[in-house]
Amino acid sequence: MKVLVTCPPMLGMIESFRPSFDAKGIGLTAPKVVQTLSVAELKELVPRHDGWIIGDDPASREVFTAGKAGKLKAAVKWGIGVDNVDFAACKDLDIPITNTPDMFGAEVADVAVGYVIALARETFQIDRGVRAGNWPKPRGISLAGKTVALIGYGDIGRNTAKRLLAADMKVIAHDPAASRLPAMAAVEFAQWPQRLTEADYIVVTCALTPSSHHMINADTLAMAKPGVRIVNVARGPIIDETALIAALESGHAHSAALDVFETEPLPAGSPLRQHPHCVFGSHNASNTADAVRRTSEIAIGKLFGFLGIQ
Ligand SMILES: NC(=O)C1=CN([C@@H]2O[C@H](COP(=O)(O)OP(=O)(O)OC[C@H]3O[C@@H](n4cnc5c(N)ncnc54)[C@H](O)[C@@H]3O)[C@@H](O)[C@H]2O)C=CC1
Ligand SMILES: O=C(O)C(=O)COP(=O)(O)O
Repeated sequence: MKVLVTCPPMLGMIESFRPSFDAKGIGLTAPKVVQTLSVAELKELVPRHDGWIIGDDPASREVFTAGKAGKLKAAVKWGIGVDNVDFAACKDLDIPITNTPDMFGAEVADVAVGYVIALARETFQIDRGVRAGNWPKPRGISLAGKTVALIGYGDIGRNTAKRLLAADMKVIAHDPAASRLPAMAAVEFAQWPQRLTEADYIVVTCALTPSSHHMINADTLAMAKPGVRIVNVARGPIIDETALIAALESGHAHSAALDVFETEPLPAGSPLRQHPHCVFGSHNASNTADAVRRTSEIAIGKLFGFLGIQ
C-alpha cells in the first residue's frame, strides 16, 4: 500500500509519523517542495497511491477520476473545510472519503476573539506606530455590551460565542442549521441578514457553501451599522473583498481582521494590503502543535480504517 499526504500542516511533522507507516509496511509520499499541488500534479501523483490525505489542494472530479483509474481506494480531507473537495464525485466513483470534523473549535475561536479585541483596541495600529517611533493612543471601544452577529454556529461558532459571552458581549447567531445545533441560553438566533443593523461586529465562522458565498457583500454591508468591525476566520470567499474594501474606504466599516482571503496567499496587488484599518492572518488559525498532532492522528486512523489497515 502507498499513501500520499499533501496537507501542509501535517507535512511539518511527517517524519514523526513515518515510523508508524514503516511499521505497517506502507509507502509514504509527502511532497516537500510544493505545498498546494496543481490539478496536473495531482493527476500524476494520486493514481499511484492507495490512499490520500488531502490538504487545500484542488481535489476535483478530474483528480478523483484519474485516481480511480489508478490505485486510489480512499481519501481523507485533513481538517474541517471541504469546499476544495468534490465529495459528490467520490460518491459517484465509489471512493470512501471523509474529513476530520470538530478538531479546531477552540483554537480558531481563540484567534477570532483575539481579532475582536485587536479591532476594539486597535492593538495592531499601536504596534505599527511604536515600531515607527511614535506613541499612538487610539481610543477604543469596550467589548462589554457590544453586539456580535455570528455567521455560523458550528463548532467554531459555538466556541467563539462562549468566549464572547464571557466578555459580556451580546451574540446573535445566524445559521440555517440552528434548530439542530446545541444552543446556549444567552445566544439569540436570527435569519441572515435580520438584526444585522444591531451588530457592532460581524464574525464569520461558517462553512463555505453556495449559500454562504459572498454573504457579506455590498448590499449586506450597506445594511450593517456604521462603524461595523468585521472578522473572518472561516473562508475568504464568504466575503466579497471588493465590497469590503469599498466599505473600509468610505468609513462605513471601521476595520477588518482576516485570517482567510478570496485568493491565498493574499496577492501582491490586493488593495487590502495597503489598507491601514486591517489586520491579517495567513490562514493559520488552527495551527497549534496540539491541534495539528491530534488532527493528523485522526486523519491517518480514518484512512487506515478505510484501507483495512490495522
Ligand atoms: N482559518 C482556519 O484556519 C480554519 C477555518 N475553518 C473554516 O471554518 C469553517 C467552520 O468550521 P466548524 O465550525 O468546525 O465547522 P462546522 O461544520 O461545525 O460548522 C459549520 C457551520 O456553518 C453553517 N453554515 C453553512 N452555511 C451557512 C450559511 N449560509 N450561513 C450561516 N451558517 C452556515 C453550518 O450550518 C454549520 O453549522 C470550516 O468549514 C472551515 O472552512 C476551519 C478550521 C480552520
Ligand atoms: O480545517 C480547515 O478547514 C482549515 O482551514 C485548516 O486546515 P487547512 O489549512 O485548510 O488545511
